[in-house]
Amino acid sequence: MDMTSLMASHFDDAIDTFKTSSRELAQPLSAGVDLLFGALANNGKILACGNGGSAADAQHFIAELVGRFERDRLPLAGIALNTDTSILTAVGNDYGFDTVFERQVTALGQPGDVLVAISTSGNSSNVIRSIEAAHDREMAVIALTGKGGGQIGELLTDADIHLCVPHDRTMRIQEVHIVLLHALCDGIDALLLGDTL
Ligand SMILES: O=C(CO)[C@@H](O)[C@H](O)[C@H](O)[C@H](O)COP(=O)(O)O
Ligand SMILES: [Zn+2]
Repeated sequence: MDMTSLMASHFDDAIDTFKTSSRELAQPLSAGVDLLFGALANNGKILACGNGGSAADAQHFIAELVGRFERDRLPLAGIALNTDTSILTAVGNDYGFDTVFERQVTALGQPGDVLVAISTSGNSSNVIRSIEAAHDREMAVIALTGKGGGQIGELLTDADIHLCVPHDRTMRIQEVHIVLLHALCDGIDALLLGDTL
């Protein structure tokens, strides 16, 4: 394949992936908006975590809750668990990198809070352990995954929401994840402010 065709194929594959994701994920995404809005309306908070590109997605999402998305509104309670280098290095150094999110969920999580757990493979052990800690804290989980959901898919309960992108390449899954996170922000704003921009 020549380079121009390779570049064009990314757009084609992304379009196909967005279309299948829309068919499969619009309904659970809508349930995710209700779950997040309900938690926030009851003085709960949102915790989010992920590794690498998913760490960037988690902090991007939380910034749009605490700051704003597209319209002015009250600040919403959220914490990204992958942003504090002192916590990440201390907990990683003292207890192991697998525990860096779990320990923060245990420290900060309260019943009624929601964990947004992001892993394209569904197999990152620190994200898996954050979900187990959330369940121990009586928190529901919204898991953003791909590749069939991996071990995270098997861990989720009926109280949780699984947004599993139907693709096997990390980059494509991440591209849909950011749409999912923006859609969640837009849904929350629609419930808070009405659905017109
Ligand atoms: O952004 C990318 C690849 O697009 C990478 O940084 C990627 O996020 C990292 O390899 C992560 O460690 C992958 O973890 P996960 O999505 O499988 O949980
Ligand atoms: Zn990436």
